[in-house]
Amino acid sequence: MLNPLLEGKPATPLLVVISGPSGVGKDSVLMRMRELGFPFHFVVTANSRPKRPGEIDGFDYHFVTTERFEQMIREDELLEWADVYGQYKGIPKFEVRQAMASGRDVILRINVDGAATIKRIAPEALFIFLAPSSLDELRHRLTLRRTESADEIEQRLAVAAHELEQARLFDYVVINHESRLDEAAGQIRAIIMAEKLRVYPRQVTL
Ligand SMILES: Nc1nc2c(ncn2[C@@H]2O[C@H](COP(=O)(O)OP(=O)(O)O)[C@@H](O)[C@H]2O)c(=O)[nH]1
Ligand SMILES: Nc1ncnc2c1ncn2[C@@H]1O[C@H](COP(=O)(O)OP(=O)(O)O)[C@@H](O)[C@H]1O
Repeated sequence: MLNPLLEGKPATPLLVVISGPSGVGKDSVLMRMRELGFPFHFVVTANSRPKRPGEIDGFDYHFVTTERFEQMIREDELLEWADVYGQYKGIPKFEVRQAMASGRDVILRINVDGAATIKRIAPEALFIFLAPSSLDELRHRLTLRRTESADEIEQRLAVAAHELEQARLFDYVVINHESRLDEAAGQIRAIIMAEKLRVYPRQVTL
């Protein structure tokens, strides 16, 4: 389909998947994009872990019990789900439908396995891989975040090495350099803008 811009209509909204290793800065970059006023609809995913101080239910995640999450799996309420470091994470179907109906670009923030699943379900989505400038920097970031033990950090770094190899499945790579969050946010915005200007834009059907 030709770009609706050619007929004076608004561009088709995109389904954007932002992924990358744990601790690379996905949440931080998305928060910065919100602060800078970039228009997008963030898909709030469901999570079975307890809420951390400062997190808001329905904004950062839908915090649910393990029992409720397992019910969501049984009742086919999730587009995709994964056991991520011992906690369930998943995308409620109603969230995505609501987001697609909003007319804004829809952003999904998920782990690398989840991105591979979405690639099978919606190959026309836009896949952006957020990467650290090095594994040492990733270690530093996970350490500063203080939400995991030393053992858990080492486990995440081992997984991250494999996840970096999965970058080849993505359309774009953005490096989240130390103290250069605005640059990463700006690059993601630039990618989204360029994609919306394609003569033949991506069209996702879910
Ligand atoms: N597959 C999948 N991954 C998700 C979903 N929601 C969040 N994630 C990812 O799960 C990973 C969890 O890593 P962690 O650092 O523990 O995230 P946190 O729980 O947000 O602190 C992150 O990479 C998230 O992007 C989801 O619905 N599905
Ligand atoms: N560009 C950056 N420079 C320095 N620290 C960063 C940067 N991006 C994120 N961080 C920090 O790294 C830690 C992990 O970021 P977070 O957004 O929680 O990662 P993710 O959502 O990918 O797991 C946080 O403490 C965050 O403040």
